[in-house]
Amino acid sequence: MVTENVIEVRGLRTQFGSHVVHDGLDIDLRRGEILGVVGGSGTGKSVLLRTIVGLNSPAAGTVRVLGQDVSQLAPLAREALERRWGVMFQDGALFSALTVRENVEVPLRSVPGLTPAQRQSLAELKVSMAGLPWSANGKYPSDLSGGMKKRAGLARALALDPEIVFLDEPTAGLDPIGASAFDRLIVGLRDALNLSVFLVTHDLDTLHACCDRVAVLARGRVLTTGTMAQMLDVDDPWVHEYFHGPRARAATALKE
Ligand SMILES: Nc1ncnc2c1ncn2[C@@H]1O[C@H](COP(=O)(O)OP(=O)(O)OP(=O)(O)O)[C@@H](O)[C@H]1O
Repeated sequence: MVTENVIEVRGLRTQFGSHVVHDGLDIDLRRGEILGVVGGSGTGKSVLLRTIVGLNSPAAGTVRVLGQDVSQLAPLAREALERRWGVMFQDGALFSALTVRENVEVPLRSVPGLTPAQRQSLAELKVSMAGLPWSANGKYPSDLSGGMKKRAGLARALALDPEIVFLDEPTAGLDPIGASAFDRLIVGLRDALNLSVFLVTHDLDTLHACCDRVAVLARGRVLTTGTMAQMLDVDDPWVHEYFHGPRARAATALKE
């Protein structure tokens, strides 16, 4: 069976002034998979996510999403491509002056021909798909718990029925029960909607619960990619410590 890559990054170089974050980085996301992107703090996981969705310009290399080179697209083609992915930023990045439903309606405003009532119904559907109660629709971000904010951010990422969803540390700051509910939600949505998921995380439980493959960032590139089982055999001190350390053992025990 041929595996289709929905994201292909080749030879990526990213830098801020003289600070080189990525140098010769390659990474693929396959259609339908959940790829966990891990690495020490500051290794450039969030910058990679932002670069793939076009919020950072790479110094060199190519980023192809759904077969198209992101940097070569004319504005209209670019907007059309952007409608095929959704991004959930770490803090939810919600507009504080808008209710949850209005936040989810924002991307829907770009869809021609939708009446306000249709937009509202679609937004309410996404809010419920993200596991929020009906009452959350009318709440403002300041009235939400951290977990609810993340679900609202996820609802907005799902607004346009994307093929790819980017999640930046979706379980950071959640209590363990909330985090594992979020893990189940991610897998359930992937299965139901055939999403491809690019998931930046530090959470070993999430890697076990959700990810088909893991990509480890270190020293400016992807050091290794594989299943969780394959990670256990990687002969690199950081990777070994990460996947064999006490937290990893606890996560493995929990999974078993
Ligand atoms: N806009 C920017 N201008 C300058 N430097 C930046 C900018 N954005 C990120 N960086 C730097 O790029 C490096 C990678 O940052 P990034 O946020 O991607 O790390 P990360 O791997 O996601 O870390 P963490 O796990 O702690 O969230 C850091 O050294 C950061 O300071």
